[in-house]
Amino acid sequence: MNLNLKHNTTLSAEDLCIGYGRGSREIRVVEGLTFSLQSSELVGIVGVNGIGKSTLLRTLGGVQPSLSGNLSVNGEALKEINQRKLAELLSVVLTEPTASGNLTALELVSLGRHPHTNWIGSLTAQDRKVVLEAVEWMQIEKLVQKKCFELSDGQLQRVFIARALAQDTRIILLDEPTTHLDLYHKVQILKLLQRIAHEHGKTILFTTHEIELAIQLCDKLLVLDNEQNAFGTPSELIARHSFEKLFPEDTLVFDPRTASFKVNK
Ligand SMILES: Nc1ncnc2c1ncn2[C@@H]1O[C@H](COP(=O)(O)OP(=O)(O)OP(=O)(O)O)[C@@H](O)[C@H]1O
Repeated sequence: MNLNLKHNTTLSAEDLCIGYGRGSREIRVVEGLTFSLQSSELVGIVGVNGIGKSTLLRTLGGVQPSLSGNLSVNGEALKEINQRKLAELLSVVLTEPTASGNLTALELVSLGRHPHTNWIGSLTAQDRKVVLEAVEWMQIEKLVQKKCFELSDGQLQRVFIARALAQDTRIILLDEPTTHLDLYHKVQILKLLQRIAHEHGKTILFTTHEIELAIQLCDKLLVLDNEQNAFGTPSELIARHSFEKLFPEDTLVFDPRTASFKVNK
């Protein structure tokens, strides 16, 4: 079956191998990944440090090439899509933001409109409306006139997410969007991403170490472990014992009844 024929499949990977280098210097980080994402889904990628979450996100976003396998966006092979068109389909927020210190938060969010603006890059009334909506969604109204270098890591993270929302793409990829946030703001952002996915028909995929929150809030999860690399709804994955082997059980034990990890004392 060609998964891409499903009208609401936005992003799909088939027998995907991700990694670095070429030829004898090739480093295969994860192999044999097959999954497809639909619109209106919030999907988390979890797994231990160094397993390949960021590598996968960058590969799906076209930031680095895959080693083999097929990747498609809206039914079209990713490698056939030019950068400008890709920016209309998909936005990516990475962990190491590019230099943006001297811009105000509002200017940075406005850059999200870049793929949609004319050749001079001027914003229309509609562009400004979308930018202000993104600012409201991320509740950064009080920050918009501040320079990015004046913002805390957590505030800056919200500004970068707002930029991705302003880009207004069907697919949004976020690398560890909750890293610098306190527990309240982590939950707040994830609930907001869930609402945006559900109410605006977007596919939102993010990497995270917040496995318990992801189990509670995501529609689906990809559990990278370099064995099963299981993909499914949180309850399917709990039933398949996909979380049990993530960490050594002499340290952390997953309790399927509460969907949480307990320290093995
Ligand atoms: N530019 C690179 N060249 C070669 N190998 C790399 C490169 N970047 C990352 N790697 C390797 O790829 C593997 C996966 O790294 P990646 O950053 O994707 O993991 P991660 O799951 O996101 O980790 P973390 O949870 O620590 O952020 C690691 O072994 C890492 O050392």
